[in-house]
Amino acid sequence: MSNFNLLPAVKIKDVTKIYKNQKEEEAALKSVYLEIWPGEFVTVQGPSGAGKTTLLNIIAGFERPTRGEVEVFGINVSSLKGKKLADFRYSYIGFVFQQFHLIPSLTVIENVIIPVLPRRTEFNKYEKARLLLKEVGLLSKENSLPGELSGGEQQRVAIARALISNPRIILADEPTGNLDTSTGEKIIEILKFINREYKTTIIIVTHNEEIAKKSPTKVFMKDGRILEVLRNA
Ligand SMILES: Nc1ncnc2c1ncn2[C@@H]1O[C@H](COP(=O)(O)OP(=O)(O)OP(=O)(O)O)[C@@H](O)[C@H]1O
Repeated sequence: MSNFNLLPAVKIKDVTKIYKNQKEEEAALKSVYLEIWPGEFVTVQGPSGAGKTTLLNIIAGFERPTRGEVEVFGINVSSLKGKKLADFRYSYIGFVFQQFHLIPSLTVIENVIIPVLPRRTEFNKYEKARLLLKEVGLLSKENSLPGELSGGEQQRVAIARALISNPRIILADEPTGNLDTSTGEKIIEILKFINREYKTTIIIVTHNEEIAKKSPTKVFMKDGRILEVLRNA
């Protein structure tokens, strides 16, 4: 039997991240410990410069910790390089950015299949993309270009793109930061639906108090440290 579900989705052990800016050294994370369990829905809050983005980047393997270890479902992310790192990210991580980052010259459906294009998949890429576009309510726009969509619609395309490889974790860095309140709420509803439906672990960095208030797990950061983790009983 697999012990997949017994492993934390994310285990951060004594992680310090130091950036060297010319002569100065800046510790973006200072001896951070954190465990997130499979299927958790987590928000990360804290003032600007608290280290929230750095935390997500380290989980995704975009950045390496200066000290300490990051495990994702038991995989030591900081030890991976090159193809192994790319394969890890493909299988485990979907990333949603504040600025959507869609390719303007490609249609909606083409943007969604980009991550799986160079890969052999057991599913039909276009069928899967259509299913995901249906789930985010955008099937009717599959042949539109991103520039023809509203901000909220573009973020929904970005969510479908993040989901196409069936990742175990979605990391979202201020996914509603560029959207008005009600559009932002819809994006969060979609992420909650994905969390319920597929048991995908979701970690969202947000400045939005309303979103964080309703989150079952809340992580509070300040000055590169985790101040508190609150889990609803
Ligand atoms: N690539 C980098 N090079 C140098 N310093 C960096 C880099 N990325 C982040 N930092 C520094 O690390 C600290 C933490 O940054 P980070 O972006 O993680 O904070 P944040 O909590 O996400 O802030 P915000 O809410 O403003 O996005 C900041 O002081 C920042 O200046």
